Amino acid sequence: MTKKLILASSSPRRQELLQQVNIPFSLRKQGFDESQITTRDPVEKVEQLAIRKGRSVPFEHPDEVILSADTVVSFQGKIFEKPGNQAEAAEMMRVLSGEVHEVYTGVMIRSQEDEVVIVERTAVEFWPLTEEEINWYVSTDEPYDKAGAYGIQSLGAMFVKQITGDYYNVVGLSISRVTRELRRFSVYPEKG
Ligand SMILES: Cc1cn([C@H]2C[C@H](O)[C@@H](COP(=O)(O)OP(=O)(O)OP(=O)(O)O)O2)c(=O)[nH]c1=O
Repeated sequence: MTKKLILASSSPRRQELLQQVNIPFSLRKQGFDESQITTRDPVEKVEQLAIRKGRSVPFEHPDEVILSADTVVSFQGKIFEKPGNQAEAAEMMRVLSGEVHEVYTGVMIRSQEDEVVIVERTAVEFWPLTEEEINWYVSTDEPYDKAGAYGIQSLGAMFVKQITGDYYNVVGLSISRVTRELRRFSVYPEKG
């Protein structure tokens, strides 16, 4: 029997990626306070956050499958989440300029019978950025709801020299991997 996917994420990118591959879903808001997870290890961090976000959402029917996720940027032992203000966003861009950083997304998929947690890693290299570019970028709305203060899918594309790994993982959900896992939970793409 096909199960119903519940997306426990307010990220517009995750919603768009599921829509892109025709997987129907309903939204259910997750209510976990992210500041409670203090580990400095990026893999542990995204795993724990995906798990806590997922568990903060209750099942309402036995045929539901809940998907939750978390994305962070990691560079030289530091974790960059969403910047709190313009100065923080500019500082993140300065640190990432000309360097290779990692983007980790943790995903939890759970039904009442089973659960799985997956973590994907993508390496992203930035071109060296000028102060002018950084100041211009942080004056747009773009950095503030994104881990590492940039959106590879939007204006931030112009900073990216190359990536190694899944592009969609950087955007917030490794959609091919997730689609495969969801099949095991009896959640399938609809026909076009
Ligand atoms: C690096 C990068 C991140 N992001 C986004 C994906 C995530 O939405 C966001 C990281 O924040 P998250 O805390 O992972 O997600 P969220 O707060 O948007 O939503 P929720 O907690 O309800 O699931 O950064 C991009 O859109 N593009 C990028 O290039």
